[in-house]
Amino acid sequence: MPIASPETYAEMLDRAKAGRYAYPAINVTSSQTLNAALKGFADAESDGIIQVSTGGAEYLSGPSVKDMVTGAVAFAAYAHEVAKKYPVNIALHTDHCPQEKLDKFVRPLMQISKERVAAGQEPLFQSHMWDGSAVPVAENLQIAAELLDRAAEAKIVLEIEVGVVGGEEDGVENAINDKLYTTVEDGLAMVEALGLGEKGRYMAALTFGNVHGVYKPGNVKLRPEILNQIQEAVGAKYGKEKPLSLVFHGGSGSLLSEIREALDYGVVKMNIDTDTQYTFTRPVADHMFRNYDGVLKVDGEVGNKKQYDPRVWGKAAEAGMAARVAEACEHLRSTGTTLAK
Ligand SMILES: O=C(CO)COP(=O)(O)O
Ligand SMILES: O=C[C@H](O)COP(=O)(O)O
Ligand SMILES: [Zn+2]
Ligand SMILES: [Zn+2]
Repeated sequence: MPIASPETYAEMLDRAKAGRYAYPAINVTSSQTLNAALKGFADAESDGIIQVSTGGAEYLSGPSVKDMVTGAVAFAAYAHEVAKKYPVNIALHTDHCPQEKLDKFVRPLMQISKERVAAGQEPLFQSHMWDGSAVPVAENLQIAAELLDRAAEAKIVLEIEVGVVGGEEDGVENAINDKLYTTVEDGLAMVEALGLGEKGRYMAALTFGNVHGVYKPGNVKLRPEILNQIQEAVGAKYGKEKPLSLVFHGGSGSLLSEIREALDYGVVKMNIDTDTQYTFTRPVADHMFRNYDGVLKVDGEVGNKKQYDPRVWGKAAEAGMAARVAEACEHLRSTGTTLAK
């Protein structure tokens, strides 16, 4: 299928909310990880979201170029082409963008989509994230309101973050503490500033103890009931049931029970990076350890081209990651739900 149109993406998100399921949003950093994610979604007969972080976009542009917009545009061009060969809908998204990177990442990318839409084409990306969690809430929401206008013009969905996601983000470590839980008050302020869809469509990463990365049991305390409290408070004030579309960050390593509870409270997108990174790399490590003599030129030998060809270990890596993506669809109940059937 072609990359999801704004209408298809809107329908994907609406159906997920109504059906209490969510889409895995898989971080990718290369054509290999993109192809693995596509295969995982297709195997699960699930539509899905594939995203790049600022660091991922920079990496995609090449080691001496290091330009986030170049990398994101190149990734999107490649994805728009290869996605046509899979029988599911895929939306492209950009992950956490802090204030100091807005002018170097999200704003220029939105401008490209605005020009495409003005020329009768579809936007390049279907959604972008503004992560204002490092600035005071009032300023976060003021910037969000401005970006929501621009996003709506370009037929793009905006994702925002209210509250803080712990763990590593963009190389910066956020402590695991009380700030990881969005308050009802901040949820209400968000709706005051951004409305409930009439100013443009947005998704909210309200935080309930989410942490990037995988930790030993007991270190992360997720409290999905916070999402329910905010949905109820906003719902009571505006007379709507479950009015918000929510995003679950730090999906890796979460318990199935926590994931399922969050789905009941309106999560429609769950980000997964660390677990898919591991399932990509694990088979490569296995290949290298098993084929030590082939991948290295040991003791003056010539190695084995069939074992060090990047396609050989690349296929194993892609299979490992695709299986984890399909498993995420099961966890999020999106298996078999593709609108493309
Ligand atoms: O939230 C994420 C990306 O924004 C992914 O988090 P994990 O790496 O914990 O899966
Ligand atoms: O921010 C969280 C994502 O896991 C992205 O990670 P990254 O910045 O290392 O690409
Ligand atoms: Zn953040
Ligand atoms: Zn995140």
